[in-house]
Amino acid sequence: MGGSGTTRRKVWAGALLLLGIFVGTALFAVPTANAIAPETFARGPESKNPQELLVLADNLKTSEHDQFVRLLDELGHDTSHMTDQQLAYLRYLVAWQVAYSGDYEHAEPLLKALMNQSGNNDLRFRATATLINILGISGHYEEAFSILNQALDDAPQISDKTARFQVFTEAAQLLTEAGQYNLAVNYGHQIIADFPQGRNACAGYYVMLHAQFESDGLKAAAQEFQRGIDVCLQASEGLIADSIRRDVAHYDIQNHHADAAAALLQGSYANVLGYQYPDLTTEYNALLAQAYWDKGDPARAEQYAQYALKSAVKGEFNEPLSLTYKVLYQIAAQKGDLRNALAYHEQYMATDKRQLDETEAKVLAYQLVKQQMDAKKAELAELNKQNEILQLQQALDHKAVVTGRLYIALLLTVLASIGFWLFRLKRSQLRFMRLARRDGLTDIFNRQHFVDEAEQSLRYVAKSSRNASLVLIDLDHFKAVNDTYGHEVGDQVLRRAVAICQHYLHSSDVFGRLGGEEFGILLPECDQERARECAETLRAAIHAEPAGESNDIAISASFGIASTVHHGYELRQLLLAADEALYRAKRDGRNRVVVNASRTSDDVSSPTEPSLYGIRNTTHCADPTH
Ligand SMILES: Nc1nc2c(ncn2[C@@H]2O[C@H](COP(=O)(O)OP(=O)(O)OP(=O)(O)O)[C@@H](O)[C@H]2O)c(=O)[nH]1
Repeated sequence: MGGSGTTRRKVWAGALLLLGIFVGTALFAVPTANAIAPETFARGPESKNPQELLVLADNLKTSEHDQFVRLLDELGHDTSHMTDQQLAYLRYLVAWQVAYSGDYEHAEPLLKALMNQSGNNDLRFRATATLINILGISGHYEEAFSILNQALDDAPQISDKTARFQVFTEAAQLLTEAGQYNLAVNYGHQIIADFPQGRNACAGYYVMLHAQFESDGLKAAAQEFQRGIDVCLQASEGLIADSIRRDVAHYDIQNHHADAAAALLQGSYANVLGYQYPDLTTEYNALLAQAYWDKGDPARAEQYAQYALKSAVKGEFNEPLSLTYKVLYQIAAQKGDLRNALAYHEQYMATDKRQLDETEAKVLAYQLVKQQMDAKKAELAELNKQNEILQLQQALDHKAVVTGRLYIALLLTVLASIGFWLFRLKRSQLRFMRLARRDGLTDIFNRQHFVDEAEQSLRYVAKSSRNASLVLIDLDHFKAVNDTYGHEVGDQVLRRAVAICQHYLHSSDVFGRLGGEEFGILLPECDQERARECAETLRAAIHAEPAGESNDIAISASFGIASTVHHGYELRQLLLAADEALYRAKRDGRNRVVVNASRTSDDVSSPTEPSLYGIRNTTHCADPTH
């Protein structure tokens, strides 16, 4: 046959099922056919583990097809001992056999059921691969490409190299059918990379070399074809090796080496018949017919052409059939048998057209599915982008919330620090204020603060014209205490005297140390008499409680009183008047209370003399028990 452009676009579709036959061997991790001794089968299947027999059958599918069919029969007789998975395995092998026999119509639902129902992923994948295969053969290209694309998408997630192998072989096969030779060659290379030797390597070589043959004649070097054949023979895959030989012979015919082609085909012919594989048998017959025609042996050419018509699967319109009709037409024409020549020519043209249509349909289906997939991928990419944007937006929002919270936390920390700092500032201010206002020894008001507080108090009582009295206190002979007992004891005496006074005073009374052993008390809302009573109480209390560590130091104090009723609300005036009274108390013998009532008359009371008012030792200050 010639290498015209039209012929070039045709594909030897018979190779399709070859892949379906081949893929997925030894998927289950159990001994392979080679590992199981021949006597295993010789002893009879009934004595074997069903799993072993299933794997044995699986591995004998192509190499020992008759044994495989017998084993399937035996296994099918009694399935009562099989697990669900083993039953599914058996169903797969049966479906495969149905497909192998060319009954694609029945094989398809069996495989689809396995794809949808099997709990075993590997088996599902195998069923998918075989289904793709027969969908391609039976002309359902769009569905085949669609399922293939899905399987190719899933393939990277499949770690099992054997399972991947299934998909890649189907991919290479279908892509060759659709004219995507480079892609097909790539998948072939991937298979060989995964499996440099053995049955899978054989399939890898086959799909790669077949794609190269279909694309460009024999682009690959002759050694590569020989290598493929050798690998297949080493793996006991004669059928695949002979399929590669078919391509080599086909190439020889195209390049006018009919003798070499016939010799090559004849060398394998007996084996090919033994495979009982209609497509390959038809291909061999058709190529032999062409080779003998080219060699000038029309009788043998006609003989093989007739064989080809017989072996061809009914209803298929493939290139070998087209080639066969062409040879028959040429033979009839040479014989002058114009009627037959015309009939064969019509058949040739019809088959050729159908073949071309099929090829076009595959190319179109591939393009269609590719476009659909591209559109779906673009849609997915768009969705993913949107999703990414959404996630970024959410991450951004989350970041903003976190940042906001951080700012708030920072702000609160700053505010808390400022608050704490202000609090400490205020506290130290208060401490300094207190230090500035208090007398260090007795902790009562110092002179300056006493003056401020007393003036304020006087202003207050002056507003309502109420009375207030100022009492000055001076400890008697305090120098003698210091001189006799020491300065420290003197300090104790001072503190003791202050404590006694505080004991009797109100919180509203202003009490301060005016200097040395002199103290002042402003009694607001207290008239002269009540002030005297209060002073008397204090005098008596101081005198009654000896001081010192052993309470053996007798103390006394002198008191001078001036009241607003006689001296007005000026503190300075009151101080002068009270001081005058105090001076008189000292002069008159100390340990006494003197009231400066100079506007009327001075009024003095002492422990020895009753006061003018006859009141003595009467407490008019606060009741210390309250
Ligand atoms: N221990 C002590 N003594 C002080 C303090 N301030 C002043 N003095 C002493 O108080 C004494 C006051 O003595 P004077 O002014 O002579 O008065 P006095 O001895 O009390 O005599 P009269 O007031 O006349 O009864 C002095 O010896 C001061 O040194 C002080 O804070 N602590």
